[in-house]
Amino acid sequence: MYSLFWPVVACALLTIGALTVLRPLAHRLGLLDIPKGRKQHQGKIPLIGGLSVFVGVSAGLLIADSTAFEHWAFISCALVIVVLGALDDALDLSVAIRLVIQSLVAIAMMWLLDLHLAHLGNLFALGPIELGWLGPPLTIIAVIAAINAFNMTDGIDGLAGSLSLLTMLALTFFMLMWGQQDTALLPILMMAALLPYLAANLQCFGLRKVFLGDAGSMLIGLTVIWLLLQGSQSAESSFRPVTALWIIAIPLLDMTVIMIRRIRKGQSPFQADREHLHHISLRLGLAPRHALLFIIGLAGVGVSIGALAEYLLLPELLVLLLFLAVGAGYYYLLSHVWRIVSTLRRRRN
Ligand SMILES: CC(=O)N[C@H]1[C@@H](OP(=O)(O)OP(=O)(O)OC/C=C(\C)CC/C=C(\C)CC/C=C(\C)CC/C=C(\C)CC/C=C(\C)CC/C=C(/C)CC/C=C(/C)CC/C=C(\C)CC/C=C(\C)CC/C=C(\C)CCC=C(C)C)O[C@H](CO)[C@@H](O)[C@@H]1O
Ligand SMILES: O=c1ccn([C@@H]2O[C@H](COP(=O)(O)O)[C@@H](O)[C@H]2O)c(=O)[nH]1
Ligand SMILES: [Mg+2]
Repeated sequence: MYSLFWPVVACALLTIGALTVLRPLAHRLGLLDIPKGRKQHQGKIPLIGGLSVFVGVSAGLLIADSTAFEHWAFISCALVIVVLGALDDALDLSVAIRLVIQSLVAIAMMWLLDLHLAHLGNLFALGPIELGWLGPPLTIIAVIAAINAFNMTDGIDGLAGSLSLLTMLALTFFMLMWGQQDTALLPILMMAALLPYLAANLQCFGLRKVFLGDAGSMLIGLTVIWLLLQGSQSAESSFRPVTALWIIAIPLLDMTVIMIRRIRKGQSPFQADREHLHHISLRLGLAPRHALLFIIGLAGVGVSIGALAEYLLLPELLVLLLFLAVGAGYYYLLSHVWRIVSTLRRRRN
């Protein structure tokens, strides 16, 4: 196992350093988030959180082992995503360009490390369901889905940072418990970088606010799917593929359900709006910090169900059906939320 002390310390310190150095450069780089339309924050906020996390994590990986091909492969793919996200933050790129580059990164990931969705696990207790030639296209879809699911959570202070912190904590736990100690380095470094970012994002200790930007939320999504594939698809896997769904339950459900709802309303599924779980929580009257705690609480329940199902080795089909049932319930609740709220209010009066 890698020695963790210096990589983690360097990662945290370099993230703090990058947050400090990049803040005054944000204006010149065009990386300021200016409130308008659906962007309802106060003031011009530097979009430098993601770049800083990237600097810290890359340094941590190289300090741990600069000869590891796997580390260079991750840094290269992450660099492409971070540059794409930063260009999008500064220039608003088209959806097509973003999807093409994200697909190319998925292909690079498969080509460099053979990291892909090869099987869905032992869903029918007849042995692993091998995907064969379907694996690579499904991997591209999973990479695009994870990147965009985490991007979509980045709509209120602290949410994308805390959800990814929880996901990284869960992945570290699974990997340390079930035999992938070396693989756990990446989620541990992500946590070391995300903590200083979150402190700034939530303005703790008098720090000034920064956002992740699409560079950061897309970097998180890429790292998550990278680790889900390493954790569930390699020879010494730490968890079963179906558990991956629970580890990212809230971002995955939010994205899937919002896309279904947009299509049913006759809109493009890729049309940005303020109908995500965090927006609805605010409109229900929760203060931003309460909405944050509420959603993190839900995500914590999801991760705990995944961990318990893994620990008890519940049948994979049952765990998948439970996830789909929760997804259907969530879809129903969100589609009827205002009717439910007004009925409850009428009954109370
Ligand atoms: C557009 C938008 O919303 N914008 C936001 C955002 O604004 P921002 O400005 O930042 O961004 P932009 O607007 O500029 O937009 C950026 C994005 C784009 C334009 C591109 C959009 C792209 C997408 C939305 C992605 C498209 C998604 C797909 C193509 C595919 C969908 C795929 C899945 C859902 C599955 C993915 C799975 C994984 C990721 C995990 C896989 C990994 C494993 C190891 C597990 C595999 C093992 C298994 C056993 C799984 C097997 C599974 C099955 C076969 C069973 C089926 C299960 C599933 C498919 C899982 C999903 C099921 C459910 C969830 C259940 C649901 C059930 C019911 C409903 C009944 O942010 C702003 C701020 O917030 C915001 O305002 C703005 O709107
Ligand atoms: O920490 C955060 C992150 C985001 N927001 C708000 O969400 C939008 C999201 O921007 P996108 O360009 O759609 O990614 C951002 O402009 C902020 O208004 C936030 O308040 N806090
Ligand atoms: Mg975004």
